[in-house]
Amino acid sequence: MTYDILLSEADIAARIDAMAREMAPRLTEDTVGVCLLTGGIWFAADLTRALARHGLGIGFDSMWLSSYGDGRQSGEMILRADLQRPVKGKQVLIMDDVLDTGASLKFARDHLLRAGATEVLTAVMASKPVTRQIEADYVGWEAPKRYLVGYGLDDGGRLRGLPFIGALD
Ligand SMILES: O=P(O)(O)OC[C@H]1O[C@H](OP(=O)(O)OP(=O)(O)O)[C@H](O)[C@@H]1O
Ligand SMILES: Nc1nc2[nH]cnc2c(=O)[nH]1
Repeated sequence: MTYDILLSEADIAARIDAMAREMAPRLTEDTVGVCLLTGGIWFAADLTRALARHGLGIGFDSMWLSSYGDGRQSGEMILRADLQRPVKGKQVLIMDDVLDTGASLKFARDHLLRAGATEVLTAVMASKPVTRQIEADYVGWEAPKRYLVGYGLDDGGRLRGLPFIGALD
């Protein structure tokens, strides 16, 4: 398998620290971070630890969403697992690896607002240059329009554990 390395491990760490510093004043200890599984795990783990280094211990929950399956095109959105705890009356921070068509982020945001969240903020590690209905409040990296792998991003379930972000095409 060959891929180009686009964003190194050190660059990812620096960008996440900058995001945490920027968003920390807007969050409180009552904020619930919501990781979009599966790809968001790596980013959510690093972002919540960066926030903790900036003095903020936010809550943590997850939603398991899937729309790409093993392909490279967005398809039917499946909510495989919902939140563990209610978010009614809470400020929520969605954390995901990539913003592409925006279908996943929009689905998650609408779902959380319906569940009674008072405010839904959104943070993604990578954002691709695509016209869409939703943008993220916090973006770690403006990515090219290529098929990304690593740091949570998979190719048919593989390559998520690469510590950097690469591109296959
Ligand atoms: O902006 P979009 O076009 O919706 O693409 C972004 C979503 O695509 C991936 O999820 P996927 O459905 O592949 O599930 P995964 O998290 O298991 O990889 C990724 O983790 C994002 O959640
Ligand atoms: N692995 C991977 N999943 C995605 N989901 C939406 N865009 C991408 C991408 O570029 N790579």
